Amino acid sequence: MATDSSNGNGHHETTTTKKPPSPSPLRFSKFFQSNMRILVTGGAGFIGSHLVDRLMENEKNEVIVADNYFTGSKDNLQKWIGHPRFELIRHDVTEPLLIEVDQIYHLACPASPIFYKYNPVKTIKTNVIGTMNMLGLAKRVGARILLTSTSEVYGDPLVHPQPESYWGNVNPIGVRSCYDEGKRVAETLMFDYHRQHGLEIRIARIFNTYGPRMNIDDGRVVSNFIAQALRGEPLTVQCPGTQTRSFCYVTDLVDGLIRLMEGTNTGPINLGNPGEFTMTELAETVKELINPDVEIKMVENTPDDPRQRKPDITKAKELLGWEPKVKLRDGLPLMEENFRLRLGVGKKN
Ligand SMILES: NC(=O)c1ccc[n+]([C@@H]2O[C@H](COP(=O)([O-])OP(=O)(O)OC[C@H]3O[C@@H](n4cnc5c(N)ncnc54)[C@H](O)[C@@H]3O)[C@@H](O)[C@H]2O)c1
Ligand SMILES: O=C(O)[C@H]1O[C@H](OP(=O)(O)OP(=O)(O)OC[C@H]2O[C@@H](n3ccc(=O)[nH]c3=O)[C@H](O)[C@@H]2O)[C@H](O)[C@@H](O)[C@@H]1O
Repeated sequence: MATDSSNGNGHHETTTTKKPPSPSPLRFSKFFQSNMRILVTGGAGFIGSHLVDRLMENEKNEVIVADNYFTGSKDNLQKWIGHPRFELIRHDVTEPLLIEVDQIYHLACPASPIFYKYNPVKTIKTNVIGTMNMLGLAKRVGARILLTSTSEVYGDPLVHPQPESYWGNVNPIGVRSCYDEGKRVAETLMFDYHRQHGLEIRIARIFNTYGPRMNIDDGRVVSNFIAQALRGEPLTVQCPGTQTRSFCYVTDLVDGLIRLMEGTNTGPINLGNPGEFTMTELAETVKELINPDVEIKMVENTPDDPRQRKPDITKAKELLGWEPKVKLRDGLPLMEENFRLRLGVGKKN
């Protein structure tokens, strides 16, 4: 039987009293203390590889990454390849995966607008069929599953800052819809499997995250500006430049994901840094910190770009005891260092 949620949306039935599917008998073994087997889909990507680093720190964890390398790379996982507690599988989540695991962090999905718009039909398949496949796997083996959803489910938000109770303002037929609506359906699937089959689910709504290992030509704003500043190219601010985003450093985000997985709350829970900046402010900060000689150039924007975005993280604070620690001005130099190494650009004396 479904019950009312306790997250403020009293009229929605979001939780269930159904028993979750049974986990592997190894979990109840008295004598054999098995490792926790954790699947990370999309683990060769930016956030996924940082998550793998954290999970591998715990000697009780065995980590399996499934990735099709569309936007991710083996380089991001180089230090774990060959490790006895680590396994890397080339796998596309739109195909079923038959393995035995206890937890699933489901991240697989291109995240930068230039990549998710490159093949929108594949992006929807990844979000819908990929999530169904991972839910089917979770159901068969009794695993807990966490979905990395996005602040993009709020679309171009009419409520500011955005709490989880806001239903969003999304264009269902626009060029971003393959991602926004794809993630909304993925959230729906998560809750339907939860209510219908008693699955243990967790949903994180992630707000713009940045840090080392982002693809240099990823196309997202922080990586673009840092790469441009280091190459001495103009910083391309897309018009009007007054649109805002709130940027979370990747280690903070990973900490939030693990707290959510290990806690008792299904979510959805916003994970992001509430510090809000216009894109012009971000360009000015990057220019000041990295290369005061570059110019800032206004360029054309793309359709349906959200005009403002800032997470309300009250739930994350209360339910997970989580809040981000790294300020933008402290995180940018850490990312700069990593980009300098990869681009082979030294610091000026
Ligand atoms: N970085 C952010 O700001 C942000 C914000 C909100 C949500 N998210 C979500 O977090 C997750 C990770 O994002 P990221 O920034 O690390 O992006 P990323 O592009 O670096 O990583 C995505 C990974 O998924 C893999 N992948 C894509 N399609 C796949 C498929 N069909 N099968 C198997 N693997 C596939 C890619 O190869 C890549 O390794 C995504 O689900 C994204 O939607 C990210
Ligand atoms: O955090 C999120 O929820 C989502 O954020 C991103 O979407 P977006 O915020 O549009 O990310 P960017 O492409 O980095 O763009 C941010 C802003 O910077 C601007 N921008 C981008 C690139 C650039 O060179 N210059 C520039 O001004 C864009 O117009 C936009 O207003 C991606 O869709 C997803 O990674 C993620 O799910």
